[in-house]
Amino acid sequence: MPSLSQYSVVVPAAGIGKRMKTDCPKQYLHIAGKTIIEHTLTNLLEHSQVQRVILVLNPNDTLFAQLPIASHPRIEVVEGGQERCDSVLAGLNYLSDNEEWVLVHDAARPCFAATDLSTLLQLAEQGSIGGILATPVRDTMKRAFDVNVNRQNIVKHTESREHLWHALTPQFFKLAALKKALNTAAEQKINITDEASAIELLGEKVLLVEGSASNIKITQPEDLLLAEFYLTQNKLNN
Ligand SMILES: Nc1ccn([C@@H]2O[C@H](COP(=O)(O)OP(=O)(O)OP(=O)(O)O)[C@@H](O)[C@H]2O)c(=O)n1
Ligand SMILES: C[C@](O)(CO)[C@H](O)COP(=O)(O)O
Repeated sequence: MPSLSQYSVVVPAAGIGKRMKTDCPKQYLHIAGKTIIEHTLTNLLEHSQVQRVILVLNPNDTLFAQLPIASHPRIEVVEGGQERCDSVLAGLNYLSDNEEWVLVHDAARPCFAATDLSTLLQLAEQGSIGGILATPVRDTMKRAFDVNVNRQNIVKHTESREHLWHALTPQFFKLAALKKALNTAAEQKINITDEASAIELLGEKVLLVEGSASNIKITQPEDLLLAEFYLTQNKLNN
């Protein structure tokens, strides 16, 4: 059996978690026995195809250094930027150009399944540009007229949910193409919220690989209990 390729993972973890409305950045909240960032990093580093993590932290982050995992030999820390895409690019720029592929995974997504990551790598590395984990939309989708006021809005129309997916992470792309795509988007002042949307700007076809809907991004307070449930279940199943 040929040995499986190993990859660097850029982990954007420089956010401040505004929507979580907590004193500390959400990645340092404790669920299922440790901080969210420790769950994410541990789960990544345990995967046989993860060689190292390039962890992108806020320049003002003083919390990570206090964690035992801060001394892990396969974690290297770089400073993040104003937006998530700036933080991702900072991580990419730390990598040497001889790395052909790169993974990007949100620190705020600790519940990803190792088997989903393996499937993404197996399918996407056969292609020319890469792909992402995603999960099909299950609800009827409404487009609102404007921004929400007091958690209320008015329906403008119903969007077709046919062929509509939630983009997740990890996302897996050719390093050179992703750097070019993010730099191009920045030059054109295009707001990029995931790596795939930058690659799409280059006219490339991004592979969608169905992953578990339990791979949630911890964003708002109600996500914490759900993530704790999934992490506990994952631990019981492994
Ligand atoms: N300038 C930024 C903004 C976000 N992130 C990271 O990108 C991931 C996804 O972003 P999000 O869920 O939006 O996190 P926050 O930006 O912290 O949340 P909020 O938008 O509520 O402030 C998170 O792991 C976050 O730490 C980052 O590295 N650099
Ligand atoms: C990258 C991502 O997790 C894919 O769904 C999402 O775009 C991150 O968005 P955020 O607003 O930066 O959390």
